[in-house]
Amino acid sequence: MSLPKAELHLHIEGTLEPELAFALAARNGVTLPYADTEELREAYRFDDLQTFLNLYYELMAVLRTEADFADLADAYLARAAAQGVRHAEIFFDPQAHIARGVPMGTVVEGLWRALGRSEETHGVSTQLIMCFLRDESAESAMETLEAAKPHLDRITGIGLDSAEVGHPPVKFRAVYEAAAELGLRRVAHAGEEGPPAYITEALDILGVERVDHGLRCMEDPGLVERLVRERVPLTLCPLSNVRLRAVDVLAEHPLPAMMDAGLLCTVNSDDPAYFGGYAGDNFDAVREALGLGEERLRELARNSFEASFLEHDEERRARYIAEVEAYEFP
Ligand SMILES: Nc1ncnc2[nH]cnc12
Ligand SMILES: [Zn+2]
Repeated sequence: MSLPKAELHLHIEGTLEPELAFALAARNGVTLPYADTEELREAYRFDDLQTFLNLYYELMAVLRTEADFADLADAYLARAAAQGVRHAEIFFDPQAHIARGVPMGTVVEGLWRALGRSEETHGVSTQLIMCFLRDESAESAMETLEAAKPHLDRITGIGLDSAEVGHPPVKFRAVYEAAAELGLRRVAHAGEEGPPAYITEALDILGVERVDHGLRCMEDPGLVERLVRERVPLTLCPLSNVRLRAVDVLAEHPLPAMMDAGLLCTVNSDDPAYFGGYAGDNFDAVREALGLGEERLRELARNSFEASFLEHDEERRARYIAEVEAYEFP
């Protein structure tokens, strides 16, 4: 669906399609433990977040040079633009690259080669959000923030991702405080597999402005009331939730109940190469499986711009929202 929208929950490493993975492997002399793209796609059967993450980190081995990161981002932006994405706030996982000997500068400058010209090439405005891996130590997160300091003109904010359960937000209090002092915006994954209490911690201890996923807030009516009252955006990822078994089938996704409750919901793709769809595909899927009407879809698109970090450019935000209002559904 080409309804104009902002994508606010997208891991750039999760846009690595099998074809590009093999092309980059050949370019860099990396051997993948799969015979071909078909055999690789066969491996995309996940039981939970961890089984997905194992493959996600394994395939990153093909990303080595600035050109690799630029090609990855260009491929995503082209696909996103074709599905109506006008603005993208893009996550990346520097620790997963630094651990393999790929420096922060290679990752950020490589991505920026594509992002810096994205408005001209794809008609998509962009921002970068650097995520810390929550299953790594708090010290490692702080070192990563330090390594990012020469590149902060390229980075809008910080996030928190990877294996959630057992790694509560409080573990990252110090690095979020340090990032806030540097003027960085703050988001965090919470309530994907972890309990509602992690959402509360992310708000109260990390000071996040948006919650990534936040699905499990629905188990705590008091928390839902608070999220509604404070208009905290949730970046939901419906196809991801099905693939990672957070919900059994899309028809049972709580998105309609969340919207009925007054939550500020957005729909995003998370790791589209792995979960079977980009942003527009996620909109198509919820329309189909949940019977969302045009007004609900328009509300989701409007929400995405409201929840974006575009305050510095209200004129642009107003223009994007006007495009949502004028959109004619096929
Ligand atoms: N959905 C997700 N949850 C946590 N970490 C991730 N890293 C990439 N995708 C993720
Ligand atoms: Zn995610």
